Amino acid sequence: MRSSIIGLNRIVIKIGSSSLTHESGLIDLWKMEKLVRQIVNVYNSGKEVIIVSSGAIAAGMGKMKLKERPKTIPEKQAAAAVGQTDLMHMYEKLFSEYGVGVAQVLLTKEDMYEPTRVEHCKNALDKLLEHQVIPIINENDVVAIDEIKVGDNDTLSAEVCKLTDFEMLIILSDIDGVFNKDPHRYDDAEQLFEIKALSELESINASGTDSNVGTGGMITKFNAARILHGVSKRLLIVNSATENVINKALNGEKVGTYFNFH
Ligand SMILES: Nc1ncnc2c1ncn2[C@@H]1O[C@H](COP(=O)(O)OP(=O)(O)O)[C@@H](O)[C@H]1O
Ligand SMILES: N[C@@H](CCC(=O)OP(=O)(O)O)C(=O)O
Repeated sequence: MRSSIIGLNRIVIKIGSSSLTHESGLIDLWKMEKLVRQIVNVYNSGKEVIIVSSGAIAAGMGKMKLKERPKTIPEKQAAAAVGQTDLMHMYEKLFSEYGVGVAQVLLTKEDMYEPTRVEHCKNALDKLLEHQVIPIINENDVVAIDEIKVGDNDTLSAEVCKLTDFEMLIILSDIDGVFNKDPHRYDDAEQLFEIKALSELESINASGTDSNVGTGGMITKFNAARILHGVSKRLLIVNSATENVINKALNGEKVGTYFNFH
């Protein structure tokens, strides 16, 4: 039992591309609908939620009938422009079925690090929350290139958790949590359930991803862990495919890998 999670009220939920789409990139309605239902339930229980959602490039790739994830910057920009509207359309449709309002918030790196922009970003998020609207954040992949790009949503979601006074980040991924090595490459990989110190990360073989739709693999999730360690916030990495996983996590059940830096 993870009693330190029970009672947390302000949660950032990051959803990876693979938790929303098929391998082709097209939106997986079944997966998305189940996640939205869970998030509405968390929200209805009185907690505040910010979503950081990936999936724009993947969804665009599906719609544009690309065989694999685009590699050039203009192709990624175009796919993101197509896919982001598709994603938000589905979020809007699903959340409105439960009477919950959502808003699209597209950010670049400067919004995370340049003090005046950080302030503006915080103000906008606070106002949305005050008006009972769930912000759905993504990087603005259409314009954010090179030095103004964060590059991945694991890092972005940790930065969002840091700049707001939210207490915990839950990363929904396609894997049960952190293993001592990538289970997609090693059959004998073993899961770690709790990480209490950053030094523990050094003995873990964290690699990127082989998925057609994902971006950072475990490397960027460890970046997120480092950012949250610096501000003493909690991080949980869980498999989005686990039945009712968000509810289980918030009830303190031992799902996924819990980075408890307190
Ligand atoms: N040590 C590790 N433990 C668990 N997964 C790992 C590890 N190293 C690399 N990975 C890879 O990270 C992937 C998850 O990241 P990613 O593909 O970016 O998906 P998502 O965007 O859904 O989080 C896993 O499917 C796995 O292949
Ligand atoms: N901003 C990009 C996603 C970047 C990203 O980190 O993807 P993922 O590894 O699936 O969380 C998009 O919407 O396609």
